[in-house]
Amino acid sequence: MDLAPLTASGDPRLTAPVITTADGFPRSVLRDRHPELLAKVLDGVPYPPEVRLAVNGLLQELDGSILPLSDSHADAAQWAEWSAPYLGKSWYEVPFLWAENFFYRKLLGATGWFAPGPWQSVDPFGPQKDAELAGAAVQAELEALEQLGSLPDSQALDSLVLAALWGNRADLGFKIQRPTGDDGAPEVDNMIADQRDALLPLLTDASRIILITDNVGRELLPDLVLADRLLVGRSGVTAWLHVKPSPYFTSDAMPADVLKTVQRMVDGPPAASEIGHRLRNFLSEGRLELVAHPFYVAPLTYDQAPPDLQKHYARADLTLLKGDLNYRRLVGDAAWPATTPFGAVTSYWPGRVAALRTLKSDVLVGVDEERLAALDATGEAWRTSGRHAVIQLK
Ligand SMILES: O=P(O)(O)OC[C@@]1(O)O[C@H](CO)[C@@H](O)[C@@H]1O
Repeated sequence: MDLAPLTASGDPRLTAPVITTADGFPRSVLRDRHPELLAKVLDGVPYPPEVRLAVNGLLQELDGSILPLSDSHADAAQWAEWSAPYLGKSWYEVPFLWAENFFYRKLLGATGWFAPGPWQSVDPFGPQKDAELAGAAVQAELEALEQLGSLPDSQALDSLVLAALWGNRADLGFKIQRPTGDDGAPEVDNMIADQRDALLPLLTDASRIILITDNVGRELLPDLVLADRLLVGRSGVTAWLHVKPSPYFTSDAMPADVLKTVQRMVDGPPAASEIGHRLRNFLSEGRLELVAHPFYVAPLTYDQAPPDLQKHYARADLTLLKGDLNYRRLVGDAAWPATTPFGAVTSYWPGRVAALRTLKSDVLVGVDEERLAALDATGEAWRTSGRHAVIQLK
């Protein structure tokens, strides 16, 4: 396939082939996960016949060739430009990152998310997100916060970083394929790169911190508790919580999800409630700011971030970047040899950045050769199982 190599590092000498939907894990996402996801959407929201028809049209399109957007929302012209090289091709011969993004954008168009009318701004993934937030797993995490107060500061911060990391394991899209997925205790042994020793002091010293969030529920909750920990008692610190401006990859957090989660904390057990009240105050005081930039739902990698975001990242002491998709966008959705240094492919980042990610796709850098050989020798699908994780810092 004739695809230009991707340069994620800003260094034209450092390139790797773009990952496409032609085979392997990406193909299975399109073939298995996306149809299931569409069925869940139609199951969860009682959309009217015309919306159901449009969503089923998208399902059928997945077996044929890629069609242009059929709506004329403000981003349509930009999407026409991004899509031009791929229209008319099969969904199974295009870059994975672009295909997933276009799929989600098309789904939003089909459900009436953009168009003035009764279904505008109705989150197609809302019922799944709400069920997660109301569920037993989130309740157990809220209760576990009672123990946080008894930990020494450094240990509490370490635990929260690990909770934020492993919270990434359970995104709803992932669970669609692994409904019985065991989401047990953090498995530190399964960390294949762990730069916490360097990260924790940075977190303690930083006064401008960006947290680029990923999923709601069991992931956003520890993210918010971590944000509270960084702000509480430290009046000089400001944190920015970057979220998606529209529904994305099933369970990604938007501003409304942050507010719902904070409210769930306020209404929860005493320690959670105290943190929830504090977060409300941090939001009202402007010490915790929400950012929902359109770049976060674009089919682009971080080296293509617009100047306003680049400036924002540059001014931060540290950016924490959560999850698998953000990792793919950070290092480039490309088949790097996994031993490629993390610093080399992220050298374009205008500041310090740390990735907290459980592995749910093939992309990986920064692993030493021995560890790689041992993992490959297991014969398991360790890159996509969600059972392994990295904390990497540039
Ligand atoms: O970013 P997240 O929530 O950690 O993961 C997103 C994800 O589930 O979606 C993609 C497949 O649809 C994969 O990259 C990844 O496994």
